[in-house]
Amino acid sequence: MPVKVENLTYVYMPNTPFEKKALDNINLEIKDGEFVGLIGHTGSGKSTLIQQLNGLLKPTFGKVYIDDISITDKGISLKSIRQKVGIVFQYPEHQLFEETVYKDIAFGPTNLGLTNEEIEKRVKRAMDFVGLDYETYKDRSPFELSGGQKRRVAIAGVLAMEPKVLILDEPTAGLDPKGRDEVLKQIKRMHKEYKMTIIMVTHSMDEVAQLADRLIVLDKGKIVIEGSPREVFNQIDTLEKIGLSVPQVKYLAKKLKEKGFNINEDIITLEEAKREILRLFKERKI
Ligand SMILES: Nc1ncnc2c1ncn2[C@@H]1O[C@H](COP(=O)(O)OP(=O)(O)OP(=O)(O)O)[C@@H](O)[C@H]1O
Repeated sequence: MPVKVENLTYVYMPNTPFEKKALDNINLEIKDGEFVGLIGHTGSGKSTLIQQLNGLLKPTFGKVYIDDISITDKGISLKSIRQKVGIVFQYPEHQLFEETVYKDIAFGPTNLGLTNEEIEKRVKRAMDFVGLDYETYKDRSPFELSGGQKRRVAIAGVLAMEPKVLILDEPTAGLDPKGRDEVLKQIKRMHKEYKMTIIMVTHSMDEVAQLADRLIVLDKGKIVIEGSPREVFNQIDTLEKIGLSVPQVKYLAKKLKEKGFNINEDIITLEEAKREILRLFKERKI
């Protein structure tokens, strides 16, 4: 099991007037190759949870296992855990600093002390993962790229560490629609073609509806709903109560149903909505 969390509780600034329980008895397991969407209102504990998964924060109670190893046990090197669990934080392009795309992506592997040959292999592979042509981009300055390209370079920098589990914290935040599509397309490809285990934190229900196998919904530090996107998005009332929404097409289906159309309300993606609406057209119901 790449990731397992047992009875995890985390308290910021314990025993002070600012004490805050950010995670409250979390239990979860993530399987090899799974794509998990982590959703929740601002302050629900998403960032706190992902920082526990590579030891940036340590549990107040409970355990985190990566590849069946309890990461807070004595003698466990956090460096080896951080190689297994790569986190792409929000706005990762702010941390680009080298003069070429190659050097930036090579930064992590270089620190691992790998040979130049191995580093080059990893940079090539990471650029392929994020859909950036090696020859075209390797000598370019990261600063002259578009927003979506910059972000893909930053993601490639984490991928070059060859993590087993990739965590993405709001990978499309602040990008224009084109940049967002580019980044999402490559994330989808990494999961489908390379069978990576991915955890994606997002505020976009439309994105996780398209990509995730399973959704975990956090509210006030607790897991309140868990299941396939279809199962989770059927609980509109519960989601709205905790300040979340469902994919836009679900609201459309609900409206059409109210107007008497025989539409399948289970749809969650634009593609499914298109199919349903075309079906209604063909049956001359619209
Ligand atoms: N360094 C800190 N010190 C004290 N409290 C904190 C700290 N970081 C976060 N918190 C609190 O812990 C709770 C969980 O925060 P967290 O950042 O994990 O939420 P989040 O779901 O990631 O939110 P967002 O969607 O805004 O990123 C919040 O109530 C937050 O105010």
